[in-house]
Amino acid sequence: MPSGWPPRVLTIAGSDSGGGAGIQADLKTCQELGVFGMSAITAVTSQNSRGVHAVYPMAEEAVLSQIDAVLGDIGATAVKTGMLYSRGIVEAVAAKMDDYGVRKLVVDPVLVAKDGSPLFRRDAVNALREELLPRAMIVTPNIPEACELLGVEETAIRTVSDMMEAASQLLRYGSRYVLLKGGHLEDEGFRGLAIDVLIGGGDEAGRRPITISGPRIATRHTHGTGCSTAAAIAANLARGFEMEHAARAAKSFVAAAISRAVPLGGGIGSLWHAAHRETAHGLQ
Ligand SMILES: Nc1ncnc2c1ncn2[C@@H]1O[C@H](COP(=O)(O)OP(=O)(O)OP(=O)(O)O)[C@@H](O)[C@H]1O
Ligand SMILES: Cc1ncc(CO)c(N)n1
Repeated sequence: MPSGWPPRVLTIAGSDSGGGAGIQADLKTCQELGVFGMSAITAVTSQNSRGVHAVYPMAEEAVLSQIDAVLGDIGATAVKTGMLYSRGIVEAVAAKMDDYGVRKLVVDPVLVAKDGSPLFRRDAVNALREELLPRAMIVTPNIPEACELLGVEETAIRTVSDMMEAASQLLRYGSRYVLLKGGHLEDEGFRGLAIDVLIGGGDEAGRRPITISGPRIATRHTHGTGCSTAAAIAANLARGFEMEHAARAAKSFVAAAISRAVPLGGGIGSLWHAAHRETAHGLQ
């Protein structure tokens, strides 16, 4: 992995024509956090605030060729994966991570979009679990994705303590850390908060889950929160932050972006990634 300036992140993910999630969210996040963003596109989606109209997967060869072009020349300080779509793409990406000795790998196990449209073929879930998670420094599922990876009902995670249990079970698939995002949680005991659970690092005996929480912002415009969180973690790791710091800073960055989300389109609007600096400079 290269060192030196500027820190570089490669995102291997799908394109969201609406600009709120996927590659577009990742590159906006990298730019905002002072990191040089690069991309390998796995699928083109026709998507907007109302949902996903169509998915056009790229050939495996095209995905690999983009990764080779970037990692064989420019290099990446950290790599993030999002929508990988098919088993073939997951397996091919996993092998490339070995070829290039990628250590700071953030795996966002994107399975479905906010409107419920599938962004992953079912046969890819096993490959994700078996091939990619063992190579990941961190995996960042939301609650439905965690249930799918663990092979349990979607209703299995209902409380923060369920989240802690699930996060520690997910560690068994071999990633060094798990961040279980609680955007979808409706725990009566924690009304008004958006709580994530981070676990990992150190030796097995010393691993205890910690919560990373903030006020739950009352908005429906949350398109791209998950992608932006994982991209911000990758950017922060590329900047040299250790994991807990990277995850906490990502949470604040995304919270600011949700608080200024743009209600564009007739459905779920997208985050405003510049919000963190506008807040810092007192702009409204
Ligand atoms: N209304 C909200 N207010 C504050 N933080 C939120 C809110 N909704 C989600 N978050 C935070 O945003 C991050 C992403 O969480 P979430 O569980 O929504 O991801 P996701 O479902 O993968 O997102 P998406 O699939 O839309 O990209 C987490 O840190 C979560 O705590
Ligand atoms: C391309 C793409 N990746 C990820 C998500 C998940 O938010 C989405 N909606 N679209």
